[in-house]
Amino acid sequence: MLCLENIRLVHNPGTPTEVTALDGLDLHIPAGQFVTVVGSNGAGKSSLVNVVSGVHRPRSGRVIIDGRDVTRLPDHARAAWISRVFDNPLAGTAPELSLADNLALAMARGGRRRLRPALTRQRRELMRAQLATLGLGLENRLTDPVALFSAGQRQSVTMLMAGLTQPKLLLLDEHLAALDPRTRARVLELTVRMHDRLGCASLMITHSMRQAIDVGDRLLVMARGRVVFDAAGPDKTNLTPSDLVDIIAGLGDAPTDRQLLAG
Ligand SMILES: Nc1ncnc2c1ncn2[C@@H]1O[C@H](COP(=O)(O)OP(=O)(O)OP(=O)(O)O)[C@@H](O)[C@H]1O
Repeated sequence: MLCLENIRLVHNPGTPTEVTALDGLDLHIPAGQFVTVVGSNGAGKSSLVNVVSGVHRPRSGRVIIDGRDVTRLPDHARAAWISRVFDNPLAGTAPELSLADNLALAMARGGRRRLRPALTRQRRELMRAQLATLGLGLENRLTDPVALFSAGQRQSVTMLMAGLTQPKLLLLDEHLAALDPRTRARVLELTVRMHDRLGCASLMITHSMRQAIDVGDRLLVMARGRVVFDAAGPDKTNLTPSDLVDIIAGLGDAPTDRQLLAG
């Protein structure tokens, strides 16, 4: 499904601040696989997501999604395949628009559906049914501006919107980081449910060692722009957070206090 071949990404090339963010990265993620990614600050995790989504174009290497070479396609041209959820719960929705309008825009994204049918009575019923699965009572607030919602409610809506385009690839960039523990657990459950329903490939960046071990099928550790540890099955589930911290520390990339506290 997702194939990265020998990706090299260099920021500010030829200047004193030149930095190699991805350094010959190879990665293959088949459809249906849920992959968690950990690593120290600056290891290249967000750079990986930015190269896959098309925000950054690599200096060399190829990005292949669903068998198609998309290396030269800009991010908007990849929207039909990819949904991305950011760490900022306020980033994924338009605050001044109503909940219904946000959902209609998400349905229109990727070009599968037009806005007008999305606002018919039937479409609103579909929206209500989808919102009811969140268990937050938002199905009764379709006309409210999203600005009135809490961070957790907005991130839950963003997750719902991410699934509406039937993406082949779900990119989750620390999407649980800003949520309180109860909301985090609920959005995580929603994430896993959505991944299973879509049958897509998912890539979740996290600073929580516990989450990285407990969630998904495969765990990657990144350091200095490469994948340096790759575990699945019992090799993954038998890991402990302290094993992971040791792996990261052994790479010379000292784990941050945040990683240690995240458990
Ligand atoms: N837009 C940019 N301009 C210059 N350097 C950048 C840019 N984005 C990232 N970098 C550098 O690239 C390297 C990898 O950064 P990246 O954000 O991918 O790391 P990360 O693993 O996501 O870190 P964190 O856990 O702190 O979010 C770092 O050295 C970072 O300073």
